Amino acid sequence: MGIMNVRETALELIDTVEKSGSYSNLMLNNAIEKNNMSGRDAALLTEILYGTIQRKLTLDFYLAPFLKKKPERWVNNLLRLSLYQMVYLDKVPERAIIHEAVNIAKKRGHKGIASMVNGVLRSIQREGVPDTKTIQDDTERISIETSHPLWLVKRWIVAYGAEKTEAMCQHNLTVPDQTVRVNEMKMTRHEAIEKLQEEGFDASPSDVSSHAIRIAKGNAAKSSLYTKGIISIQDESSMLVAPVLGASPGQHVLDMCAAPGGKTAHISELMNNKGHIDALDIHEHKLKLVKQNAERLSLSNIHVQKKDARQAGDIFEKETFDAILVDAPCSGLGVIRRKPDLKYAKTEKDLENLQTIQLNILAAAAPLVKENGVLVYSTCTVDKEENEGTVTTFLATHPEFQPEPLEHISIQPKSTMLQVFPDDFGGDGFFISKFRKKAKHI
Ligand SMILES: C[S@@+](CC[C@H](N)C(=O)[O-])C[C@H]1O[C@@H](n2cnc3c(N)ncnc32)[C@H](O)[C@@H]1O
Repeated sequence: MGIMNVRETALELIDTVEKSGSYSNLMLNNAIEKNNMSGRDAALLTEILYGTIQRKLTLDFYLAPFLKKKPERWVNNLLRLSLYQMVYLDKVPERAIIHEAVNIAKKRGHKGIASMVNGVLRSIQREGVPDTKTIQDDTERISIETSHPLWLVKRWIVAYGAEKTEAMCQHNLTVPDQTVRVNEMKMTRHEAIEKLQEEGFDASPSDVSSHAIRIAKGNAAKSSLYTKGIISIQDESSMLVAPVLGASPGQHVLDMCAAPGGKTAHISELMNNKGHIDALDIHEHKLKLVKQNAERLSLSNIHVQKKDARQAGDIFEKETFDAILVDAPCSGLGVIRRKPDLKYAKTEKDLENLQTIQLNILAAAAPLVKENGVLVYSTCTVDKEENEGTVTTFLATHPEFQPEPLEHISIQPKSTMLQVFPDDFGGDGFFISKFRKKAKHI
């Protein structure tokens, strides 16, 4: 595929993301497969697609003084992706970027559009982009410089302060390292690192989880260890959850929102594949992934069932489980680096709706926990109200539970709630809280 086609594909994808709200990561994988792209083309497409979406608000700020009126959507996106390359990529000369943008504009539109695109990009080339430091208001400046919606920056500043918010927003523009989890039933972490290094991966141990390996170069999904079910691709923050649950071999565990099964498999590995794990998810097609994962890792104690977790009481007796995990559907604001379109798609109203769903799932889980059993609530989001608010409301309405310190992890939170920020150690933003059901005679 020629370089021109990569940019046309990027434009098509960016346009569809904006029009339909589809997730860019899913569409990107499809486009790479459908067009049978080489590694180089796929890397450039990924860079342009993610980069342009990631920096959308900054690019719009840069473009604004050069536009007399807002162009139609695809033209606006063509300008954004061309400017992204001009400002952030140094691989391609600016005149080549402009030349290609003009050709795409001619092909998709007409001569008039091509001449407008040419005029705007050449003016920017001549005059340079405006300086974000001229923005007086700090909240607005952070929003524009880091391309996060103003409501979100405001909300994070109120919850976590301006300095933390800016650091987090800046970090959300970086590319995450890949981390993998070692199935230590099959191989030690030390041996796995050696094997990965032999296969050419830049692999090193993580300080965050004793099961984790950081991969600085290469895609470990292509390693022999992955095929043999010795490693799984999982973010380091996600790897903190299963140890907190503290399930031991032989216990009966329920994973209420299990797909695609990363944490279910981790729990099973920590239980030495003994005992019984029931894994629920509301989506049948996603449960296939849980099954595939379990098979690849040779884990036979995972039993999947399609079920809305809010109705789990229909299929399980009260006080059945030693431990229950609610890895809840959430706003996902901790994974903006991986899903850049998410920050523009979410609204404050969404956060409220998600909290209601989470509280309903927790309420359904509560009666199913045995006396002295544990309930862990986790999300991959950074939002005080959604996370801490859910915990506070749950505990206020379920006095039979008490908060429990988080053990078996390297990070010691100040309270019983752990909020991991994406800039803390480079893992996803994550939240974990653990509750224990009181014994009745107390
Ligand atoms: C954060 S993801 C879980 C990730 C999973 N625990 C892992 O580690 O791979 C949340 C999951 O909840 C599922 N879900 C959403 N609403 C649900 C509900 N009412 N009952 C059960 N599952 C639900 C979604 O389909 C999604 O797979």
